[in-house]
Amino acid sequence: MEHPLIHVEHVSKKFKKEAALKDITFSVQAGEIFGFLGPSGSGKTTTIKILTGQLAQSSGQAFVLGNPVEQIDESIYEQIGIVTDNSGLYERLSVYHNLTAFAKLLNVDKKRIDLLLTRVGLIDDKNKLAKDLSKGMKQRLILSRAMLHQPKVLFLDEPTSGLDPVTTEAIHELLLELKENGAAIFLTTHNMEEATKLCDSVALLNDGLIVEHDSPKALTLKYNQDKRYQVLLEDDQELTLPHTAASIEQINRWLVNDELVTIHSCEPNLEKVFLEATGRELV
Ligand SMILES: Nc1ncnc2c1ncn2[C@@H]1O[C@H](COP(=O)(O)OP(=O)(O)OP(=O)(O)O)[C@@H](O)[C@H]1O
Repeated sequence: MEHPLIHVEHVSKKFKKEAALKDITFSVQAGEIFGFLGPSGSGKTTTIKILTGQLAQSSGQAFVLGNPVEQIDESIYEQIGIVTDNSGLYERLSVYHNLTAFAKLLNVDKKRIDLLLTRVGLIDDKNKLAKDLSKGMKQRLILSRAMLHQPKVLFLDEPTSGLDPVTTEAIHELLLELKENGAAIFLTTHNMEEATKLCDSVALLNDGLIVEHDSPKALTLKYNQDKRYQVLLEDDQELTLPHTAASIEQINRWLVNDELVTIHSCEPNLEKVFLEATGRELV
């Protein structure tokens, strides 16, 4: 296996006496979207801060692009992108000039600016000042800025929270493109649908501990103990059947008689997996 672009080994973080992260370990490879899922206060932002050199861990080791996080300096920002609450914008500059400032710093062709602004739906607002943007527009500008230089590693703290479905979809497409180009994407989200759709693997974080770590599909199958099937019949009846020999026979009869319109297995979603694994709700 190639060297991971993000590697975290037994990292813990204490704030005074309170443990915010307890011995967490994971890796993110090139071309992987990794979802970090957990309720408020579980340690997601703390992890991003450690990985981006804004906060020191109390113990353990972490590496980004092969560099120990303790050694992160400005030069790494040419290769990584960060989207967090505190990703500041130049409030008095326009949308466009916020991006040209970064394009210059990061040696990016200015043509990419218009392309990105179009993709995130900000092209008609390119001359607006950052201070006059709505929250969602600011978020889109911060995202464009983080993706401007097609970073090898991208950290996103709740990237689509508060965005409308159309913009969210556009952002998802951009993230999938970056992934296709080999970026490692670390994403925190409360949104389980987003995680299921985008992430190759997810870690469920509860009180600073990773309680599960696998692909969304593997996790939903693992927690699918009470197997059931949902069927829709020709006469509009909708039924949920347990996984028993009698049900299978019944389903077979419907099939033979051409009475079955749809059939689905009922795996739990990630929200239910989280509840099962931790005994608490995700949000
Ligand atoms: N600078 C700090 N000083 C003291 N405690 C802190 C500090 N930063 C975070 N914490 C604590 O660490 C824990 C984890 O916080 P963190 O911000 O990482 O959570 P989170 O999962 O990102 O939550 P949210 O989804 O609400 O952003 C919380 O108990 C928080 O109070």
